[in-house]
Amino acid sequence: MSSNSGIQIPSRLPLLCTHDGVLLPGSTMRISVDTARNMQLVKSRLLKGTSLKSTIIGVIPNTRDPEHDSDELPSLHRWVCAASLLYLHFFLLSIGTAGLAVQVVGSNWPKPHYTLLITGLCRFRMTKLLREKPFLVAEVEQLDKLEQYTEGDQADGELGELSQRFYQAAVQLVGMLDMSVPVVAKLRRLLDSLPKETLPDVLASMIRTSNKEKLQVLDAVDLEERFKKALPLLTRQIEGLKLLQKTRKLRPDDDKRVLAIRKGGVFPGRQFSLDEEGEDEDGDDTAVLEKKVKAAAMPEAALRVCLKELKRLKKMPESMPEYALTRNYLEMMVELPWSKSSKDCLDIRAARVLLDNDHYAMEKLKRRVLEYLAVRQLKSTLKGPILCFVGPPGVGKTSVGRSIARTLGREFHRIALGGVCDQSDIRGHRRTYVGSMPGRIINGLKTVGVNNPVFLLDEVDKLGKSLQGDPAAALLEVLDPEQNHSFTDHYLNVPFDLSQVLFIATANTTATIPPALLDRMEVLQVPGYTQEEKVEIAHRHLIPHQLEQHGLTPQQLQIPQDTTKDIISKYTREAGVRSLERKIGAICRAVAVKVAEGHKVSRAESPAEQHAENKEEGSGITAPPEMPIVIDPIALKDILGPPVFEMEVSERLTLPGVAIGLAWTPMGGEIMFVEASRMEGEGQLTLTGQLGDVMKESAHLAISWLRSNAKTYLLTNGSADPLEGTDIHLHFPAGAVTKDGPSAGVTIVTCLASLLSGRLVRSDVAMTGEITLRGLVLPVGGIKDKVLAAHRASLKRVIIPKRNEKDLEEIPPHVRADLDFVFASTLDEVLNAAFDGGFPAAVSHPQVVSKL
Ligand SMILES: Nc1ncnc2c1ncn2[C@@H]1O[C@H](COP(=O)(O)OP(=O)(O)OP(=O)(O)O)[C@@H](O)[C@H]1O
Repeated sequence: MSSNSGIQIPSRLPLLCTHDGVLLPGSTMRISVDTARNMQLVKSRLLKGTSLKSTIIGVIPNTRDPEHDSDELPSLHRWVCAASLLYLHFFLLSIGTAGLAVQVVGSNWPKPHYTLLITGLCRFRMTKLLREKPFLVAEVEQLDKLEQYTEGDQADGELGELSQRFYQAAVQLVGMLDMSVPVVAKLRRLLDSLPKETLPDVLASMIRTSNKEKLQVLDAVDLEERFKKALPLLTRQIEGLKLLQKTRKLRPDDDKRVLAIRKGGVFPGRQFSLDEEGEDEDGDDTAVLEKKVKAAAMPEAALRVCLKELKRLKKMPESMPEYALTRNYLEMMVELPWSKSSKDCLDIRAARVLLDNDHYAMEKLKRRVLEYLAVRQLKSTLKGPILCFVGPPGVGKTSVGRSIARTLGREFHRIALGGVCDQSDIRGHRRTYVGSMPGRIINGLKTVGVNNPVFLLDEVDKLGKSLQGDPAAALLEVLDPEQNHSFTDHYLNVPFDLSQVLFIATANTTATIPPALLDRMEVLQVPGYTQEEKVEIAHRHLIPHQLEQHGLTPQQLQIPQDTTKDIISKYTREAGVRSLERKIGAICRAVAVKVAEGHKVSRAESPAEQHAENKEEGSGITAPPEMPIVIDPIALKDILGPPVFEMEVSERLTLPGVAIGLAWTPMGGEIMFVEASRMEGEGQLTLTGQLGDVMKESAHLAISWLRSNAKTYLLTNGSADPLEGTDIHLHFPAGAVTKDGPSAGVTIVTCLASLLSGRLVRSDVAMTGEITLRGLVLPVGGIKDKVLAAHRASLKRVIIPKRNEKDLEEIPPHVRADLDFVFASTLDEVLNAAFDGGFPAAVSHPQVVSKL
């Protein structure tokens, strides 16, 4: 290249042996360095050296896989291929390219290595190997005396003719490309400005050539020979392009692909990056970027930062790693919806209809959502509370969030927070990190393209914590209406106004949400559904949805209400409807097979049809294909298998020492059997079933209360203390699930009272309540879910603390009507309600009155 013409390479060069390809003078190449010797060279020459001279190294192509094609290699390089430590002297007389290391990038992944960006300067021949360790150093003889090329234009004879032919071929090649592509225009200009003698090297490195061909060009020290070697390669490329253009004529739609091939195939990489003219394309690009920055309508502060970055970008060489970082940053900035918002189309009446259509039941939740929307309609700049829907899985929290977005006519984006344990996930990484990117909030805004979407922060209770910070703390700023107008993502490093975003959070329990975060949200409990509600949801939403998903119609499949009830009670045990939906999906799949096979009604689907079918069978007629498949209990068993859950309550209450408690879990309410047994011993209490401390204390309280009241209830067993000479074992199935909380107190007392008295607890009664040492019953939480669980289990009587009476309002009337509620304020009342015929005390029990 003309600019290199004055370069005189040092007479001693460190050598880099590479397998990556062949570096030709005038081209730029990335070389990966991972062998010990080469790494040492990089460390002690390139990274420590300070002068320009220290960045010049000799690159010896060690070429391709010797196993495959060493035979075909030119003889000189076959020697080199075989080179190992023992045969280093074979390097002698080998030809390499002196190169200027323009960039060194180090990485430890997947193993320690450097990547060098090297520009070839000129050929050299090794004359003497001076040193082998720690890296190779050799005495070299510079071969391309670059100055000689300046007379190239006047060269005559065969060389002159060859160079002219080569130049013309090169011009022809470029002429076949699209001049509107900046890199092509640049190449065209280069052809005229470069000395003709450099063209074989420059073009051979650009066009599609194998390493072997490049080696042949490299080995051609004689200029005439070099032209002769490179010309056929150029001609081949021209022919290839001609073929490509023919194909393009045949298939005009493939224009884009051809262009892409030209860009990436004919001129692989950006090998002109070191030329002064390299600015052109960047100039265009940065101009486009600048226009976009100005059109992005960003706030003053952001605009200032962008313009500053743009200025830096213009000055940066494209090969700098920071170039890509800055560019990505600017592209991110222009894509953000700084002032682009969608128009709210809120009509409360329509919203009510839409919410009702999308979701059955959930009255309380829908009422609160409508209130919220109504206030928004009246005051659009509302800095409203953040709603947080809390409830068991599958009760429709996420889908209500989606409906809210729809009623508002806003974009919806769900951010799953489960398992997120790095605060950079929320706030982004600082741009100094490799691979830095914005957090999920900013990314979400980029995805939706407007600044007022509905963001659903799913599973906020499952945020984790780690050494990388606490993501919950990062969410505090996002969710605080007073602060989030200037939310600063670490990547952007300028504030973004989140005040228009409507945040809705969902969680299964509030227990694991950090208090500061919980405090910023308005919690709306979404309790589980009753069996009747589930049946309605199934028929209004789940079945039609599943039919559609499976390509079936109601004319092909019918699921009667009784079947749905059976699915709910015998195949699912859940507060929500997700597993119910799955079971309906399984039925649809089974029916889809039948329908696809060209359904013949093989079994009667209802008694009436059975009758009809019997008749048909008799007369040899199959059912008409348009007859729906109705899922009756037998079909249900065929498809879903035998029932998974049987009613086990009555079976398990056939012995004294068993009582049913009601527990609340993030999955909804559940019934829980408490079992006790006694054996000879020394009055010890054993507790099993993974109990927490509070629950263990409840058990001790219960024992103490029973011991102190043993005489009153005739539990003494002859001696004063019922536990004398007796050990008691108390177990809470299922043993693998951790349990805690005080609400099992009354159940433990009842269970032990049954054990000590030898009387059976009523099999249709369940209870919940905290106890005190004096025998009072204190209120507990989760009453609605617990009562629904008792109802699901077909229990008849529920004993709850008196002060929880008000919570019954939340329970649907038909459930209330099915159950007999006993409101207890003392343990005496609990025992009387739990045993058939009461649990009479021998002496009248002193009246304890709760003052709590
Ligand atoms: N009341 C309802 N009416 C109609 N469909 C419902 C209702 N409740 C739940 N669904 C349906 O149940 C499915 C599960 O709901 P969704 O994913 O919203 O549950 P979720 O409460 O967010 O659960 P998780 O806590 O596991 O995320 C959805 O297909 C939803 O449409």
